[in-house]
Amino acid sequence: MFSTRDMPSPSSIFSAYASMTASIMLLRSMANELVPQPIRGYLYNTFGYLIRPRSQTLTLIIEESTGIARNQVYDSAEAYLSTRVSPENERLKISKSAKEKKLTVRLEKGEKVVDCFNGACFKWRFICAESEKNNPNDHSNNSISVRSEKRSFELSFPKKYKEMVLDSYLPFILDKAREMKDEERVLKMHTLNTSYCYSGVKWDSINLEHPSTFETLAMEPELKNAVIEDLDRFVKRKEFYKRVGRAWKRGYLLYGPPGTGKSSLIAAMANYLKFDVFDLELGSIVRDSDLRKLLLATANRSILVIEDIDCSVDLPERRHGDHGRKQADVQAHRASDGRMQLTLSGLLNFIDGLWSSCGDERIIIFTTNHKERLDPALLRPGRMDMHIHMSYCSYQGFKILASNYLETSSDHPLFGEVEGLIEDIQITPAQVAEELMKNEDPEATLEGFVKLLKRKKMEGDVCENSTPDKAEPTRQQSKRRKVGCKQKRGKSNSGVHVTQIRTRRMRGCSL
Ligand SMILES: Nc1ncnc2c1ncn2[C@@H]1O[C@H](COP(=O)(O)OP(=O)(O)OP(=O)(O)O)[C@@H](O)[C@H]1O
Ligand SMILES: [Mg+2]
Repeated sequence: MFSTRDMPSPSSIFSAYASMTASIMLLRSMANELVPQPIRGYLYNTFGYLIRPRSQTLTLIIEESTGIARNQVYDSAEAYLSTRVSPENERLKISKSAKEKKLTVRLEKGEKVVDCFNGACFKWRFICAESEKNNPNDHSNNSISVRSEKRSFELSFPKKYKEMVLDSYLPFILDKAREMKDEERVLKMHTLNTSYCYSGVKWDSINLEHPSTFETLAMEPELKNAVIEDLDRFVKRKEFYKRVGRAWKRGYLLYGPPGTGKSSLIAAMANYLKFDVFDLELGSIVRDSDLRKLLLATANRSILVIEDIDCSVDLPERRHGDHGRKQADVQAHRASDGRMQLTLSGLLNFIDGLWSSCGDERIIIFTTNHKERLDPALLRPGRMDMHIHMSYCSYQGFKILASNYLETSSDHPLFGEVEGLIEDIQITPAQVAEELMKNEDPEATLEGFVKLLKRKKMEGDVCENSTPDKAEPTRQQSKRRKVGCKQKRGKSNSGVHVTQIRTRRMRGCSL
């Protein structure tokens, strides 16, 4: 037990502290005299951590560039943090270029943002260090100094979140920034410009402002979902394509009568994926070297479209058997008018070979009104991954168009009549759309539309060749289907076959 008598008095504590401080100062001045500065610096740097208080905070420095290349983390953080500004911020930068759709907000020097993710909070600070240097290339006496700015972000957080930041938070920011960039992106439509007489054909681009989306497309919901799922799977499978040693590309064949939405579907796919479109009009290409150059000039994350493939290339192999298909390259073929034309097999071989291996995330789409006229080279396994049949308008399709054009829902009394008629009639979505635009009054428009359907039925414009059953997911199923309609179907096909489903099935079959 201690008694108050044993406890040191405040004056003795003070004198002990004073003598200890004096001893430390004495030791330090002796050390300063005895130990040279470089060694002292080394000792402090090596063992200093033992005497410095340990911080529980980790700060990451994210600089604008890493050498010559821009730092992707910096760019992503800059875009992401622009969505995280708060009323606490006092100074922000604002800008908009001619190409951008919205105003851009950026943090100003020294501004801070606190962002919470998965229950943890992260502090961000924007740093902009200005410096002035003499121009190293200017050797004159009165050289002008160059001002430069070194921009960076500081990201501070408790050390225990280090793994979370590196494994989840920063990847999340990279993804978010990419999404934002995609949203902002103005899609381009590249078409051929043949006016370059001496340097061959070139791509010219304009903004793609086609309003078609999957929401506005009149397609059977099952088919639409199948296409969307296929696209989603494709863009997610970078690693898969690498692992199995395949080029990261996907081919779609869209076939069906004019006005059934093939081009609209292409625009919807481009809008959905935010991919540019390259519209390759083969009829405008004379030399095979031009074709190669054009194909190699297409960008990653793009859709290469070849419309009406049955009309756009001469198909000598169909006349001369399999011989033509063996060629390994695009071959020029002289047509009756003396112009050089291209062979389909050559084009396909080039697309499968060099073109595929030179890029990533490529989609190629062929369209035709006559699938039965297509060369088997196009339909052979591995060429077109999905065959999509765009067919006449079904009741489901009509409902989508009516809701788009008339803003009416399916409880309108005339919808029942339309349902009873439309499945038996060959009417394309383009025709339906045209009818629905004729009048601003939904009532009068629907009455007119029902009259048109009745007239078509009377005139016998009935659906002779609507597809007898639904999606054609396998070869076996497509074979089975062909048994009943040999004359109308083409040769055996490959790929996943999907077709518009008409709710009440008719006799006959489609292409
Ligand atoms: N399935 C559809 N859904 C919505 N609108 C459609 C659909 N099909 C056609 N349309 C309308 O008809 C117009 C023409 O359609 P589109 O050009 O897509 O047909 P297509 O199948 O490409 O025809 P073609 O074989 O002649 O090239 C479109 O601009 C659109 O307004
Ligand atoms: Mg078209």
